[in-house]
Amino acid sequence: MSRILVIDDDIQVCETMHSLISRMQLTCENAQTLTQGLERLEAAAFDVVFLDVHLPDGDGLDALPTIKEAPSKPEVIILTGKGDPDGAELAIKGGVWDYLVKPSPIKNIMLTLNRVLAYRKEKKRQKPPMALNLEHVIGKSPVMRACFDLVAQAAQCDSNVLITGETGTGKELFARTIHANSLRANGPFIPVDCAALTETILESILFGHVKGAFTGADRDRTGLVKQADTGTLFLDEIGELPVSLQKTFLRFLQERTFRPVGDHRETQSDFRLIAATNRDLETMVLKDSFREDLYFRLKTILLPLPPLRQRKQDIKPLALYFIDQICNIQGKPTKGIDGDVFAILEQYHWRGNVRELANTLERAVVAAGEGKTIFAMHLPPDIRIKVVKNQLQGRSLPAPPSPPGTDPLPHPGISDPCPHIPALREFRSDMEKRYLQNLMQETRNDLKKMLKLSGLSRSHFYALIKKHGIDV
Ligand SMILES: Nc1ncnc2c1ncn2[C@@H]1O[C@H](COP(=O)(O)OP(=O)(O)OP(=O)(O)O)[C@@H](O)[C@H]1O
Repeated sequence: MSRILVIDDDIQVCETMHSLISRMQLTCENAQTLTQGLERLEAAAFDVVFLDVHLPDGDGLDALPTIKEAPSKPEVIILTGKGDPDGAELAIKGGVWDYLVKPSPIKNIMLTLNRVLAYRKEKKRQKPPMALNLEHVIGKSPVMRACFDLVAQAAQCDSNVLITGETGTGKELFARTIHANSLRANGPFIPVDCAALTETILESILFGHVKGAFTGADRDRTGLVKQADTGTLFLDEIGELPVSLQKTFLRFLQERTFRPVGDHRETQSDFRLIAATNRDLETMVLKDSFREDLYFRLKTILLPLPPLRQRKQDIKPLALYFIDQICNIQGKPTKGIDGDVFAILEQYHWRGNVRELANTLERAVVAAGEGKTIFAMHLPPDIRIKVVKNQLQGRSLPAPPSPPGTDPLPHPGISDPCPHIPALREFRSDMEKRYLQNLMQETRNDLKKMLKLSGLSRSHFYALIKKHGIDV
């Protein structure tokens, strides 16, 4: 029998839900706080969680990744008294099944619950997700794991994929990973830099030309589109494509046929399309600088890669991976990293994302010379200065109330000369992590003391440790 958990501090809501769910012949349990809810999820398996947002001991949306990662991997339905569009957007991006606002008609709740249970049943029957080959792709944060799920989906079909994300977030790496895990893995992977294409060279680069087509065409040349036959065509920086060229793209993407310059015959190419951009194509469509029909054609599967500053859990594994790789390439034994280095890396803003992190660590390895350990001193001074400045700026900001037994907390994640204010959610999450780190340091990892000082239950404590990727 399916089991449902309702996490809501309103006893009346809990009772109504309990009676409704029991009448549907399902098992229902209630929890009035987040802590209780997380404990229940650790102790037993649930199929669905109805989650309130404003709970006495925290924000339900903040706990969403932990709840979804609970052993039974439940589906989550938000049931909130104060619906707000931003919260709904965040929740849906976080993978919730539905976002309901109280009071919600009983009929709606039953319908949603029946649908989600049917979906879960079907999901259980489906074959397990394919085992991805993620060689050279590092990431263990919940957001990255969600990206890997999309990679698996994309690898199992032949649909067009649009990868978005800031520079250096790994768009090309993910495009290559999709290709390497797809049925076309034995075919070629052909990247096209759309930013370098102009009207004069577009056709000849993409479609090729025949001998004598224009001055200097002294032999036939196969274009990139034909080279991608049986493999993947990767259109990088698609947002840079001039509007005047977008129509040509749309045509050959729709028909997969084209005519080499100077040739009167149409040719075909059987390729899978992956495109990438760091531009906001939706806004460009609104401003008429990107064709809507092309945008829709590209984004059959949309894979948005989050910036590094939003997945700090990945910084440590990435740093260890890069240090290992760099030392290997330089023929040196691998170096250790001092704990202080991670603290700095986690507070930096990483505008250049993973690429900037890798470059920074390469500089640090060089600076460390023959030493066995990389210390904070070996990081580039500009990075250390920015982090220290931001900590000082953070102190002059109205300080959030310090949890007992912790130092005044720095303002995290800022590295601009002009102060950057992170999203409240990001700020809170940083505070929570710093709090746990201080707690562990102060109590020398004495679990009893930590639980007593923090007032956390054992399971909530472990859930938070897991959420922030802290090693105990
Ligand atoms: N998750 C990851 N694990 C390991 N390496 C990564 C990861 N993400 C990115 N990298 C590395 O970071 C560098 C930049 O990645 P990539 O070129 O794919 O980024 P991009 O988003 O395509 O950048 P741009 O928009 O500037 O073209 C590469 O060396 C890539 O291997």
